Amino acid sequence: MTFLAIDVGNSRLKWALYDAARPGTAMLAHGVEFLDHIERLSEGPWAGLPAPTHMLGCVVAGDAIKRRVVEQMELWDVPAHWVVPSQEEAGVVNGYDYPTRLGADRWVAMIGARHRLLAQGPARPLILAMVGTAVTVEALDTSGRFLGGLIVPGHGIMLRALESGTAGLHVPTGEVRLFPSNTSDALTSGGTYAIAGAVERMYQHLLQHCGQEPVCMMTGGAGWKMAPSMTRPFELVENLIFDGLLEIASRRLAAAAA
Ligand SMILES: Nc1ncnc2c1ncn2[C@@H]1O[C@H](COP(=O)(O)OP(=O)(O)OP(=O)(O)O)[C@@H](O)[C@H]1O
Ligand SMILES: CC(C)(CO)[C@@H](O)C(=O)NCCC(=O)O
Ligand SMILES: [K+]
Repeated sequence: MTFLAIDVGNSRLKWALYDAARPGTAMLAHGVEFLDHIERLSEGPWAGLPAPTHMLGCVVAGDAIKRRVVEQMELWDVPAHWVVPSQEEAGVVNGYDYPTRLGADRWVAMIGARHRLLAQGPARPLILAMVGTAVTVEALDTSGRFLGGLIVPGHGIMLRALESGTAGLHVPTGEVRLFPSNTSDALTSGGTYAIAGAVERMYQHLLQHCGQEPVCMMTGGAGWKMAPSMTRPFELVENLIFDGLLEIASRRLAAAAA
């Protein structure tokens, strides 16, 4: 069998083809497209792929985007399935007031992170920072219950907001500095430390709540840029959304076969 995982984010679609719907399995191919370029997939990067036998996706954009992805998948004879956050899945319990209103990307990444944590040793509280177009900071207790999370504007959104909302600020890229002494560095450092500070607050909340040091993981395309500026060590994981999709798909297939 072959398994196609798709993560349709706020700005870009990321996909990966695996040789099975099983965590830890080999990735055969992967790619990324800006949402404006979804129509290129079937005649471009997907054209030469072995046909996937199963697919599971995660989408934060609306139904129109989802339809455009499904259209590209007509290349193969594989049904499209999309994760909808629920009350419980794969051992993670959803503490959101309205579980289905939680972003599917957040839910799937948490499931990936929780299983990564369990594979490493005994259960611990978990902080998951996902750094992309927007930044989310999730808190899970030792039992795998999602207590709640923060949504913070991403670095790019923050800087664009400053550029459009002030009279005279323009935002060339600067460096992250402890004491920024020019506008570019002040803006870049301000955005970076705003994110790092939000993550640190959630760490403190979870430490207080659980009385035990949380494990810290970070994922998302811009994670590597944030990691050096964090107040404590974070494990940087390439793509927890794919890991989560593999985990969910393998369990659903096993349940269907039983
Ligand atoms: N120096 C930086 N520090 C932190 N974040 C940054 C930095 N530079 C860019 N970014 C953020 O990284 C984002 C790109 O990350 P990523 O590739 O994960 O986004 P994306 O794939 O477009 O997101 P999504 O999954 O929501 O579509 C930009 O939108 C910007 O907010
Ligand atoms: C917060 C984002 C934008 C992060 O990608 C996404 O997960 C989303 O649109 N979420 C829905 C709202 C929520 O999670 O509460
Ligand atoms: K994202």
